[in-house]
Amino acid sequence: MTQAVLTLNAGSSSLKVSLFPTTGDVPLASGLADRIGPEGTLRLKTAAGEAIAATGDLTSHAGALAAVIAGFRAAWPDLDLLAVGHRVVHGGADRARPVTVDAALLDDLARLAPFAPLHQPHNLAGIRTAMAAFPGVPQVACFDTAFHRSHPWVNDTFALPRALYDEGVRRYGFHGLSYDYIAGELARIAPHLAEGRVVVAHLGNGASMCGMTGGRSIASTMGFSALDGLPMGTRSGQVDPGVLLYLMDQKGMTPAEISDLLYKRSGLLGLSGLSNDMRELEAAGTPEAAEAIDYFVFRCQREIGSMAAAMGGMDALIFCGGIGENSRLVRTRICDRLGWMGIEIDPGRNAANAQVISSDMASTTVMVVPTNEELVIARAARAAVGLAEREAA
Ligand SMILES: Nc1ncnc2c1ncn2[C@@H]1O[C@H](COP(=O)(O)OP(=O)(O)O)[C@@H](O)[C@H]1O
Ligand SMILES: CC(=O)OP(=O)(O)O
Ligand SMILES: [Mg+2]
Repeated sequence: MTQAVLTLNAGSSSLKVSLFPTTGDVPLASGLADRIGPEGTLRLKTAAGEAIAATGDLTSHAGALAAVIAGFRAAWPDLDLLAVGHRVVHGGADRARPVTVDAALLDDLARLAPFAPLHQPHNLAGIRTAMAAFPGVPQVACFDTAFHRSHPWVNDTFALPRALYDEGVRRYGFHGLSYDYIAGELARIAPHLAEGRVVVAHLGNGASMCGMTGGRSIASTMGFSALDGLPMGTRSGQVDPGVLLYLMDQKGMTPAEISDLLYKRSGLLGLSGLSNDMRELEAAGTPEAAEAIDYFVFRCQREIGSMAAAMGGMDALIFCGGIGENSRLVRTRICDRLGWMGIEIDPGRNAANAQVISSDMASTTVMVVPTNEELVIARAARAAVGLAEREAA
């Protein structure tokens, strides 16, 4: 009998899956369905790197999940799945920890879908598909918003009439599973920094920053939706709300058209006219691609200053996410103009993707810490079915 917990992390265009044993940090297998749509791909592999055969309909998140489940069942015919943990982007104003799913919760979470239209519907489809595939197996929802429930009120609100705050128009913050993981890792690898003021830059296809003091979220660049703050692969990041009024009043755009513009046609893709993918932009060499990177870098610099101001200073800057963990160019460019904040990159360490990439002379430590949202989900799924978690020492 192979006892395991399954984790699902449905991103905007991807589905990351991992099968974890009942203890430990290393999954038995993991996989990625990428570019879900007409050009979808699926790769599953064991911890040892052996490919697990899996094919199916990769045009939707639900189809990709069915293919994953069939692949794992073929590889482990004696699979005994104890729980399934799900990344759910929006948990609402009050949920600060993972919850075992029931019908009422699903209804509640579906009501939050308009707040996160690129994510929440995929997350909930994942839960429904897993419920059908594994009847009776507990499904555990882990929220991206949960980590930010510690925001002070000034960082939780907009200067709008209070009734809007009361009905849920607030700054929720996202990428919380990633920040939760980084907070835990930092406490393990650099406890003196974890106690201080840390800016974490989660730079992936979705991108945000979190200002943490003593491991708790004080501020984040994402707000009411996963649109605010930094520019992203296809999302605009912060825009003057007056632009939206102009688009509606003067250009007659409908809410659906504006939503499509802001979520799917803006960001790196909109500025470059070429791609949402940082790797492609770095390789492209066109003036528009260079300007898209310039804007990304500039906004990261601005927001680092903003996060530091919200915390009254900064002791460390941590890069994570696909861009933060891999792009030496973007890390160097962001840090280039932050000398005034005590930041200085060591080029050799940066080129080597070392854990600490700042120079010994710098007063602010800069680190690259690969994030692991899956492990945070697996730990929550284990805890929900009473499997005691022994944290890695
Ligand atoms: N070696 C690299 N150099 C530059 N960018 C990279 C590299 N590897 C991955 N990326 C970028 O990381 C982004 C995807 O990040 P990821 O965190 O995987 O996304 P998601 O938000 O979908 O989980 C893409 O823009 C990709 O180009
Ligand atoms: C909340 C969010 O932006 O998520 P992702 O990075 O997976 O798109
Ligand atoms: Mg992501």
